[in-house]
Amino acid sequence: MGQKRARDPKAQVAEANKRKKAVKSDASSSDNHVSVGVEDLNWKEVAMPDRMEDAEGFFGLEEIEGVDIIKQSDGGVHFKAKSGKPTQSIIKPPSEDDGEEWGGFSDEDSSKKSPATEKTPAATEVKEDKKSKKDKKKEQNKAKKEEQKSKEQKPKEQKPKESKPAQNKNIKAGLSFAALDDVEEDDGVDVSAWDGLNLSPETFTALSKMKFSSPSAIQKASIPAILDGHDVVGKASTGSGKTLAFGIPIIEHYLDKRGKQGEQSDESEKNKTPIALILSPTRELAHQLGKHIGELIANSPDTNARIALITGGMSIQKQQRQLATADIVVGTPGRVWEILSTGTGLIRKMQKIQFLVVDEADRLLSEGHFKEVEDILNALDKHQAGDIADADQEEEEEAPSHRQTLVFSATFHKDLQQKLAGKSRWSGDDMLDNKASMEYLLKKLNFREEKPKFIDVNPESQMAIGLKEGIVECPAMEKDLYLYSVLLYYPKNRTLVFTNSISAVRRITQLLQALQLPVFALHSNMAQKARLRSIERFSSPTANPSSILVATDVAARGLDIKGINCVIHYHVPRTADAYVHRSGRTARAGESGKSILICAPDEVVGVARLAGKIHAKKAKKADGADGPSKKVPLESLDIDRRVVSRLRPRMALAKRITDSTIAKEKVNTEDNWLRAAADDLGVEYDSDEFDQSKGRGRGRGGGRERRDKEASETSKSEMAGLRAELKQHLAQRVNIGVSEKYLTAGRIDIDALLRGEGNDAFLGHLDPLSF
Ligand SMILES: Nc1ncnc2c1ncn2[C@@H]1O[C@H](COP(=O)(O)OP(=O)(O)OP(=O)(O)O)[C@@H](O)[C@H]1O
Repeated sequence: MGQKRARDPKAQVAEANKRKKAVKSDASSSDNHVSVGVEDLNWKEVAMPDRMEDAEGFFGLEEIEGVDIIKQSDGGVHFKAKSGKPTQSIIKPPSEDDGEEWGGFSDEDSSKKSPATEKTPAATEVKEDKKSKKDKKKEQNKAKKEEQKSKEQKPKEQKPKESKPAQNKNIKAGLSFAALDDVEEDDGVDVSAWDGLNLSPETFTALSKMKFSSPSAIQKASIPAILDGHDVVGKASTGSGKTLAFGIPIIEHYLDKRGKQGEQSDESEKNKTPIALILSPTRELAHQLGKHIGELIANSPDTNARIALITGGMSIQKQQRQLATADIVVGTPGRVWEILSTGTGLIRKMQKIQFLVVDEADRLLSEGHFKEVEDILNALDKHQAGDIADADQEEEEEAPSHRQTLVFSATFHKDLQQKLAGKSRWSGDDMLDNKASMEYLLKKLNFREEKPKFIDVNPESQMAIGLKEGIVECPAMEKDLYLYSVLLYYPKNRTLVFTNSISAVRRITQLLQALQLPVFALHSNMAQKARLRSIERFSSPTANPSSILVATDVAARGLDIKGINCVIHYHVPRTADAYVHRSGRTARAGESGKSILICAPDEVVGVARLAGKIHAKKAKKADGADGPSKKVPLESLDIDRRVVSRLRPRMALAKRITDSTIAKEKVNTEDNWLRAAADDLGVEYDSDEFDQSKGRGRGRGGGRERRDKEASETSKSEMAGLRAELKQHLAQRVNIGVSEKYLTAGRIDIDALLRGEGNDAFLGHLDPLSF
């Protein structure tokens, strides 16, 4: 038993509510209860996932077994001990060794950060008996249908049946007992569309609670193939549910194994082996995978699979301990290899896994990432020799692996990783060429089957179906102005803006802040807590619906934030796969979304290459022959030049304010650094002298430095004046055509104007971008 990670608060509350109801009825009838004081209880500390340790005001959890909470009529509570095994958790102050923190988002696994999700027992390795597994599934499905039928007949009587063993229930920080009264139980949705995938009743319940009424295409195609024991290479667009395409079969395997072995004793618990190793290229993705599969487990009755997150940031010893009792290991290659190679007996354990999952495979198997993946694969494969250190047993090395290899991504082709800029020529291959992708994978991975099943549910395009792609062309020096214009065109859109550099993220964030837009920044140089805060503020359901997150490609893969309507590429991405993944942050799970490239003249070549790579198939189809592929243009968005020119004055002011602020920061940082260096050397620091010796303001590059210096010297009162002027501009709606003449000519719907309809930023009719 132990805590559930990242549980849906609503479901948690509903479950807590259920438990509370059960407690109430128990309390009235039970005579095996004994009233006890809160301090008399045998509280046990629960290991916290790092994400939660970062939550402000949430310090830790303790749990207790065999106790029910009885609510009294005066609103107070007391506790009753009984022979069952319920668990209750409370908030406790931080302890000294609570200091480990999650490292936040990064492109690379620097093996420095991490958390861990813990759940309850499983068992030791058992080989699959597919036939009996199928028979069992059929029986379970039959039972499930009968169960659903009787549920329809007597919905109310059915409620207690779904209650999970109380051992896995945690109450989230800030949730008062009074709050439990107000929350109604959530009954889930009809999941009959999953029939035929041969799933357990537990998984049906979980899917129903998660409100996943039907499988996505990749889930429908992959789950049966994986359950049948095949190696699978799965390709599906971003946001199409690939995580559960492999997550569900892993949990099914866990349930099957547990069904055969029953609950484990503490001793066998210690000796158990994980069933799956899931490798992810980034810490952020690993966390998300753990969270998503953790939700499936949390919603699945009596399912206590433990997930160990091995991504750095926690002590190696602690992770080794977590690995010892894990059912599912999710990690980044660097830290996983570090732990496996330095642990004792861990490689042997991992050699027994049933599933190796390589998520975002194109990235993981690309240069620069592959070394550690290769080390892990070699170590896992050596297992066939019985002992990885024993090189004499070569015969056994030939033995076929029992392990299934599952490989998933939205993009597989190597060409996608080529730089779009520069002279390197694209080979001309269609990036969706399955044969080339498969050959590449077969070279890198040791599949158990000669031919793994290649499941490509988006052969035409790897872009999400609901995604519209547009391009806004503008002068190189006016990108900021066009970005601002696009943002104003789409006021109530949650927007993710991608740039190619950290300094651009900083500058654009400040610029948009000056323009009073709700904007947050995300890049890998930010402190971990600030990164988390940005994500949380941007993604919170209560956040401003016009929230903007400005990010580097650190957010390109994996971020699954509900409600992102628009992705803007302020800089054209360096590679086509980055474009696919950046754009994939919107239009997820069947939703619609927009991806807009802001393109300066010097970026046109890169965009043309990009369009050619991304839409090669479509272009060929449009040609209707095998002839040379036409480039399919992205839809060109025509922004009204009047709008742009009327926004120019406020943008000019915002830029002056931002440039001054940044220049001041830069000078301060430089000054502080020099002052500290001078201190260390025991000399006096004189900034003017330093400027002269450095030749500031003269020669090559001097222009920029001079501008910086001038900007940094904008006085406080000048800044205040600029701010006041900008404030005045921002307080007025931009007039794009309301004049006396227009009004009298009846061209304006005055009533609509007075009702505040249309785009709030503009006064007058704004032609939408038809996009
Ligand atoms: N069957 C389903 N029905 C509805 N929503 C689903 C279903 N399966 C998964 N989802 C939701 O779809 C979203 C995207 O899922 P997931 O993150 O697995 O996508 P992905 O294909 O791995 O995307 P990416 O390639 O960007 O990493 C998640 O929010 C998930 O909760």
